[in-house]
Amino acid sequence: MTHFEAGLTLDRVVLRKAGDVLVSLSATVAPGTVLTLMGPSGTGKSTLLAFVAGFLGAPFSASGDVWLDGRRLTELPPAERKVGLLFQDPLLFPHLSVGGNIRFAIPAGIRPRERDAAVTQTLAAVGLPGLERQDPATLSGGEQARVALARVLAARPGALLLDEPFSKLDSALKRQIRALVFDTARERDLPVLLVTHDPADAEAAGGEVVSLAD
Ligand SMILES: Nc1ncnc2c1ncn2[C@@H]1O[C@H](COP(=O)(O)OP(=O)(O)OP(=O)(O)O)[C@@H](O)[C@H]1O
Repeated sequence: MTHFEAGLTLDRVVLRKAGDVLVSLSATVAPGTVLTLMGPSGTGKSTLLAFVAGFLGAPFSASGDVWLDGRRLTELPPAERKVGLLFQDPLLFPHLSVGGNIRFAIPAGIRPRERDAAVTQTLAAVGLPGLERQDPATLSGGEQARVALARVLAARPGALLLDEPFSKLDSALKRQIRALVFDTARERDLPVLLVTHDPADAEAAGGEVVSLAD
């Protein structure tokens, strides 16, 4: 079967751990919308994101397909899938400046001047204009979360995979960063898979919620 439609499609995806079925799911995430994955700890939410990103290894096995904007991702290596990942921790490279962190993610084949422009534009898009030379260690948690988002966007992803990216932020900050991420996804027509334990995240996401069961 082929999926020519825009967005992210999980087509009869079955994930097994040591032979036992962990996740069984078909779903479509339209561009600019969020599919929220909830459910108890250990039900395979992070494993599903790893499958979509192409990082799934032993003891897991998978069947089914992932499609993004009509491209079958299932057999592609992670770097060719064009999916952006955000985790609980911003995971910035400490030995690189803020600009260096973002520059690192820009795809190969782009000229230096365009790279500089992309870094400047991406920092502005996440509300941190002019911070190119800053050391990431001097940034607040909220600023680090923004740089992490900028780094993901600089790679020009076709979809976002979010693994509890707001869970370590205090409540005011959480609302801010969450709105920034969802607004950005909507503006750029990116389908989003969100893993969370917080019903407020699901509500803010505004899309479909799938609960993975024990
Ligand atoms: N590398 C691994 N090797 C073996 N088992 C693993 C590995 N990673 C995860 N697991 C197991 O696979 C199952 C699914 O884990 P997963 O992290 O996907 O769950 P989750 O729903 O994301 O949980 P949580 O909500 O706690 O993050 C769990 O039983 C977990 O212990």
